[in-house]
Amino acid sequence: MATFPRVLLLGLGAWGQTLFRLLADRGCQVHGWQRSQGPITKDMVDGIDLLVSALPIKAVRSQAIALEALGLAKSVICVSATKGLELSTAATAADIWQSLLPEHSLVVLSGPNLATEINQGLPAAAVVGGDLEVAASVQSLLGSSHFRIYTNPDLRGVEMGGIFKNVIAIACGVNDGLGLGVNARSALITRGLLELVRVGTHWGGTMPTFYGLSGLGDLLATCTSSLSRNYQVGWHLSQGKTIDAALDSIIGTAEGVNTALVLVDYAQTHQLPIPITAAVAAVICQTLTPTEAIAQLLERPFKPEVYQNVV
Ligand SMILES: NC(=O)c1ccc[n+]([C@@H]2O[C@H](COP(=O)([O-])OP(=O)(O)OC[C@H]3O[C@@H](n4cnc5c(N)ncnc54)[C@H](O)[C@@H]3O)[C@@H](O)[C@H]2O)c1
Ligand SMILES: O=P(O)(O)OC[C@H](O)CO
Repeated sequence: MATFPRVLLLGLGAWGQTLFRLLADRGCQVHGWQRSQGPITKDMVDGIDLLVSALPIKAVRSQAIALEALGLAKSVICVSATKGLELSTAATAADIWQSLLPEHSLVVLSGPNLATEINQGLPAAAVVGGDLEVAASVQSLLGSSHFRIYTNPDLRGVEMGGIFKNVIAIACGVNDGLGLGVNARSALITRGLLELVRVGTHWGGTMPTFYGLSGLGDLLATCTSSLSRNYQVGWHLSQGKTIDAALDSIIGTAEGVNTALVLVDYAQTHQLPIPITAAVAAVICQTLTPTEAIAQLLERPFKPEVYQNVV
C-alpha cells in the first residue's frame, strides 16, 4: 500500500466520523462521503487504495451497487465496519460486498468500539476479520497506541459477534430500565453469549472468535453502557414506549432492532434455541410487554448449563 494511502470512507455518522479521524491521524488521505453529497462519483473512487464502509446495513446494498457500476479498481481493499443484518435478505454487510464486488479483498472491522469514548481519546481495541495478509495491512494502517487492533482469519465469526451483541444490548437496556439489577443483566450477557455461539457457529463462525473482542468484548461494552444506542432502545422499551417511539428517542442507528427479527426467523428455520433474542423480538413487535418477556424467560423449565453441546 502507498505511504499515504488514499481512502474513501462511506457514511459520516457517529462511527464514520470517528474512523475518519483515526485514519487521518495515521496519515491517510481520507475523503468522506455521505448521501447529502449526492451519488458517489468516479473521481471519488479513482486512485483510492482503501474503501471503508461505516454505513448502516440498510444503506450498504445501494452503495455497493453504485460502486460496482463505477468500476472500482480490483486492487482496492474493502473494509466493512457495519454491524447489522439486512431485513429483506438476512445478508450481512460482508455478504453484500462479496456478492457485488467479488474480486475485491474484503475484511470486517469489529469490537467494543463506542464512538463517543474513542472520540474522547480513550484507548480501545478492535479486531479485523478476514484474509490474514489483508487484515494485517489494515491493522498496520489503522492501529495505533490508543486503538489496538488484532487480526482474525474468521471473517464470519468476527462479523456475527458485532451483529448479535446489539440484540442482547437491547435486552440489557430493558433489564436496567425495569431496575432488575446487575445479577440479571450478567445472566442475560452470559446466556446471550451462548445464543451468539449457537447461531454464530451455525452461520460459519468458529467458537473462539465469539469469546474475543467482537463477541464477548462487544457484548460487555454494549450491554453495560448507556452510550450504546441499542441499550438505549431497550431502556425506552422498558418504559412502555413502542419501538417507533423508542427509535425516535435516540440519536443514530440501532441495528439490533431489525437484527432481532432476522435472527428469530433464522433460528426458527434451523431449530436453534435463542430465547433471549426471541423475547427481544416479541417486545419489539409488541406481542409481549417487557415485563411479560422477562417473566417468560424466567418461567422456562430448568436445565443444565451445557456448554460442551451448545450447537
Ligand atoms: N457508533 C458506534 O459507536 C459504532 C461503532 C462500531 C460500529 N458501528 C456500526 O456502524 C454503522 C453505522 O453506525 P453509526 O453509529 O455511524 O450510525 P449513525 O446513525 O450515526 O450514522 C449513519 C449514517 O448513515 C447515513 N445513512 C442512513 N441511511 C443511508 C442511506 N440509505 N444511504 C446512505 N447513507 C445513509 C446517515 O445519514 C448517517 O450519516 C452501524 O452498522 C453500526 O452498528 C457503530
Ligand atoms: O451504539 P451501538 O449500540 O450501536 O453500539 C456501538 C458499537 O457497536 C459498540 O461497539
